[in-house]
Amino acid sequence: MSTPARVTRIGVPQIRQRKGAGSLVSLTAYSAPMARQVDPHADLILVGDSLGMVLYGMPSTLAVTLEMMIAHGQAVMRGAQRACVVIDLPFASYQASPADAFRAASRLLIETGAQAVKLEGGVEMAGTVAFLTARGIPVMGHVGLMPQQVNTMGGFRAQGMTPEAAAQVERDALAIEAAGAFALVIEGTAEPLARRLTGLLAIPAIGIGASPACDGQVLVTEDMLGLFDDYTPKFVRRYAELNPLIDAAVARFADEVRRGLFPASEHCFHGRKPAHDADARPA
Ligand SMILES: Nc1nc(=O)c2c([nH]1)NC[C@@H]1CN(c3ccc(C(=O)N[C@@H](CCC(=O)O)C(=O)O)cc3)CN21
Ligand SMILES: CC(C)C(=O)C(=O)O
Ligand SMILES: [Mg+2]
Repeated sequence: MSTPARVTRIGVPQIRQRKGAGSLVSLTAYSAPMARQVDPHADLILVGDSLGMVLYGMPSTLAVTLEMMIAHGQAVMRGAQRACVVIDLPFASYQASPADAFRAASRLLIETGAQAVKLEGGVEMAGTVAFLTARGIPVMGHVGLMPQQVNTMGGFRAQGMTPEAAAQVERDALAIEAAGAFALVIEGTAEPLARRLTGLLAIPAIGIGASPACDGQVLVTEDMLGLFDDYTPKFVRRYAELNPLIDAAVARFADEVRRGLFPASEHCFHGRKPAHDADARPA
């Protein structure tokens, strides 16, 4: 008996080694079916805490829980077989102490089988990144626009727009790299800053609202498919407009049900053609 062919998954070291070797392709997924569709095309699938806003209609990512990230991480792992899967540590699961971060991050890896975690933060989180990486947990950093800082930043604002602010983002990026992160998401920053950071860093810089010069790009899949309309950040390109298609399909279903056109005969279970004594039970 032969074992079924198994696709080998892209590992963290392979992502790390992709620096300067062609653009990394990354997209988010929160479910098994979306992971299945993204997987053949992506190097890296991110189970982002943006799921709080995209799937749950929350106003920010702050109320996303570790349990939610584990449940969606498990679903994504069932759908993805090739891409490297990274899961966001949610707000309040890692900021208070390195020990908290280890407990939360280890649960994500153990309970989902994903390869790495991502956490937001700069200089202040470097000690935690070093603590995790020294203990077997690969960490992807996230600097610039950090959505979990929405209350301290006063909204989802582009970062590094003044020389002083740019210097802060630069210190953050270099501190997270020095702490052992294998890659770094740079979100919502001035373009020249992201370009310069990409050149400074020895690890891949994955941009979202950052720069085409980054080593890779990531978007929220629902944003690029036109499935999320609450807002569209400037950095999103819509590669499809699926919401109008869904609306039209739902409207047609509603109309056909109301007019008695659905279900049709072929959607009903008819059983075998009854014989003259079809209802007779065997003796
Ligand atoms: N669907 C979705 N896509 C995302 O990219 C995303 C999330 N959700 N949730 C978590 C964070 C929040 N993000 C956001 C949300 C809004 C803007 C936004 O509207 N920005 C405006 C103003 C920028 C400014 O004031 O400087 C823009 O024009 O892009 C940006 C990033 C990025 N992340
Ligand atoms: C936008 C990406 C980088 C993210 O952190 C998320 O989807 O939560
Ligand atoms: Mg996130």
